[in-house]
Amino acid sequence: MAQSKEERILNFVLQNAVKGDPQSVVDTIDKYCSQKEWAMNVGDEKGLILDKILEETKPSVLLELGTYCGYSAVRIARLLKPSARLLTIEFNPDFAAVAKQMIEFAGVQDKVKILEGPSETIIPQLKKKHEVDTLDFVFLDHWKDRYLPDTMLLLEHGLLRKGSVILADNVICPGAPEFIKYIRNNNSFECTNYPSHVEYMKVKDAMEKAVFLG
Ligand SMILES: O=C(NCCCOCn1ccc2cnccc21)c1cc(-c2ccc(F)cc2)cc(O)c1O
Ligand SMILES: [Mg+2]
Repeated sequence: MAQSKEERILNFVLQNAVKGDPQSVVDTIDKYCSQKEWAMNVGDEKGLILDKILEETKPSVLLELGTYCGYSAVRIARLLKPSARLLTIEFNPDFAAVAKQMIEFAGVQDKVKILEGPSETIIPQLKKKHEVDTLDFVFLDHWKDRYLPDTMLLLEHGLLRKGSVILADNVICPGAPEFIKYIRNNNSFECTNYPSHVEYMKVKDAMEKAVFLG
């Protein structure tokens, strides 16, 4: 069978990055995707914004929607304290399989758990099945038209607490207009926009941070 782009990215990492070194895995994916094949990782420019917000927030319990190849899971996990945990949801089984290997190669598997399936099914299970109380940090990077319904789902299931941080990728390109309209007009959220560019491109993009005020 011909290799998928995601398998080519993984193999480039396995052959060129340093096993157990998450920074080298992140750098190697960025090298491949900027020089050989574009892929929808959050990338190095928006990745630095993600890093800064993580360092300010110091979260212990995190949720990511949209694992893809595991780039942001590795990027996030490399900054977490030993006791912190990242749950990441991926609905494409082929992507989940690549991400699992990427996360294990980077050596962050003790901090990261991949949950396979649609977010609308998994979010309601987080408290009882995955022993979550509330989430300190949520990274939205999946279908852009799911950002708003899944934020509502998080609220409905009592998964956010005063100070929970939601960070959304791609609020300009591809865009998440309904999410932005809702979250900026909801007094229970304090929003900040971070202008940037689409990963590995000159096209304008942005990330949006929304802090839940309780
Ligand atoms: O589409 C994107 N991401 C989403 C993937 C599917 O996610 C599906 N998915 C993953 C878990 C999950 C759980 N439940 C339901 C769906 C669920 C995405 C797209 C672009 C992009 C920018 C410019 C272009 F010209 C073309 C594409 C950039 C990005 O950074 C992105 O993140
Ligand atoms: Mg994205």
